[in-house]
Amino acid sequence: MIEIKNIQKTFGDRQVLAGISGQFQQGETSLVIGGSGTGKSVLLKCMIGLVKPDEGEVLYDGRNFLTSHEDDIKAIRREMGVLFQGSALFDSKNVLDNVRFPLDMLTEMKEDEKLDRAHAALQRVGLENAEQRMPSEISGGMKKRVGIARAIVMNPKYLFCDEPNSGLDPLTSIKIDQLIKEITDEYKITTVVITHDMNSMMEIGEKIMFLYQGKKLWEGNSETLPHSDVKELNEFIYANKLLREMEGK
Ligand SMILES: Nc1ncnc2c1ncn2[C@@H]1O[C@H](COP(=O)(O)OP(=O)(O)OP(=O)(O)O)[C@@H](O)[C@H]1O
Repeated sequence: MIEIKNIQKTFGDRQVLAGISGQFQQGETSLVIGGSGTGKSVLLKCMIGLVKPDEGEVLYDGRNFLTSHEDDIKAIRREMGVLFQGSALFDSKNVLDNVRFPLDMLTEMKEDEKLDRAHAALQRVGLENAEQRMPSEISGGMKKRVGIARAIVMNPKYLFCDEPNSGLDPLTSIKIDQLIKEITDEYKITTVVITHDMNSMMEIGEKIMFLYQGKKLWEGNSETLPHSDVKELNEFIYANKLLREMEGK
């Protein structure tokens, strides 16, 4: 489980996170939703150590990520997998080398073991036949799969996905969502997904946290989402639905 307590962050005179608390359970896909600029990415960055919050705590199965000894923080970092927006693949490396990159950087594993792990991760995401291809030769959906394979190659306990559906068509988005959910169930990962995709909320929202202007205004799941009495959330859902209808999705 990941627990966040009273996370606050201000840039200049703009408070972006105004004290966010919540829990993300093991084996569950938790979504953080909200409009543009509400602080979702900054919250994720605070959780993975890319941004230091001004106040608050981030606990990984009880271990304090912000105040622990440097070695303990490193150990927690090794237990995280991250799927960045836009997949963040190395254009000059083929699919296999992209996936094995964390093993090369962070472990002393033997070559055989690295290859076994990378092959297994690629097989899990259905890309065993694309190992030698370059990122420029594969589709957006395949790139996301490579990003997921790279995120799981270290067998993470915690998985973070920032807008995994950005740039994908609706059908591919659903497949990527399903893959993230299956992997979360299968390996009992604590998964946090940032999204503003309505399909994702309805399909994989086992737990949903709604942010608005740096505050958590609502928490629930895909079943309770349509019945909220929070005005800002209802407006967000309505705008989302309207937009999808206009786009013909
Ligand atoms: N390093 C930074 N320095 C200054 N301001 C920042 C920094 N990072 C983020 N912000 C600001 O914090 C606010 C929240 O940004 P954030 O990226 O978390 O939004 P978001 O909810 O993820 O939006 P989106 O859905 O558009 O990605 C924005 O106004 C952004 O400009």
